[in-house]
Amino acid sequence: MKIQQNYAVEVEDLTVAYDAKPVLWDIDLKIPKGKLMAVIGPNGAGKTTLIKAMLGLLKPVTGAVHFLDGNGGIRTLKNQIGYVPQSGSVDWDFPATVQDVVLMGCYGKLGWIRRPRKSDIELTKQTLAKVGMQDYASRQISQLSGGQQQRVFLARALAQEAEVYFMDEPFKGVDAQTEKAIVALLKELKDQGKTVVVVHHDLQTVPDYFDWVTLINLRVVASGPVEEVFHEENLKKTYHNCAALLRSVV
Ligand SMILES: Nc1ncnc2c1ncn2[C@@H]1O[C@H](COP(=O)(O)OP(=O)(O)OP(=O)(O)O)[C@@H](O)[C@H]1O
Repeated sequence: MKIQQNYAVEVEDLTVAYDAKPVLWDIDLKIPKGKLMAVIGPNGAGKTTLIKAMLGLLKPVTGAVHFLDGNGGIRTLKNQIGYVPQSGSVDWDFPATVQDVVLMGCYGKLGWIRRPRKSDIELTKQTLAKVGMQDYASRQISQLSGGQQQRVFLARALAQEAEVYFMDEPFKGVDAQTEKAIVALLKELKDQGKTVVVVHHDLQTVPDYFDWVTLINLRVVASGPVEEVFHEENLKKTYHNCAALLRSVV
């Protein structure tokens, strides 16, 4: 298949299963470069599974994922792909400071055996300041609150200076001020031409935060510019069993 130009991610005919039971069917998606895209859908719709499959963390039954105009898959382009996993899915018990965790974001560029340079330490400081965590650099990550851990993971992804970011519910468990700060960061990434794919639950904020949206419920219901595809009919198709949730937005 010919890869179209100017796509950050292209997903082609992707089917993903757990224990032989498919949970995502025939996913075809094209995410243009420079978009801030929300992935929305009800609980169990397959949002996290989609992100993990795009990142190569889950092996699909069928299909393929191409990055950056077909210039490679996740293995060859991994330094250009950043990932902020769901905060609850990370084991924070390993002994590392906040600075160590953010420096890991630089290791893709550095290689594991190289010592961090002054510029990496500086970048670490800058990204920690961006997420308001500069005063916690020497704190053990296990001694942070859930929202603070989330911000550190975001800083780590920023330090990677990737082209495409995947974030799984970055607003989960953070206060209103932190949410505002994260939204500002996402917009800054977009202004730099980066592409950001965000699993998101709050339907009301979709038009404010994002310019592109994919609605899924085991299959793709719609994907495109927010002003074109984020409407009542598509929301009803996506959330057909969630009347209460729908009433809050349509
Ligand atoms: N490791 C696993 N083994 C078996 N089934 C799984 C596994 N992980 C997820 N599933 C199932 O796959 C489906 C999709 O799960 P997924 O976590 O991708 O949904 P989601 O849209 O991210 O949900 P939520 O909004 O609740 O986070 C669900 O039915 C879930 O129970």
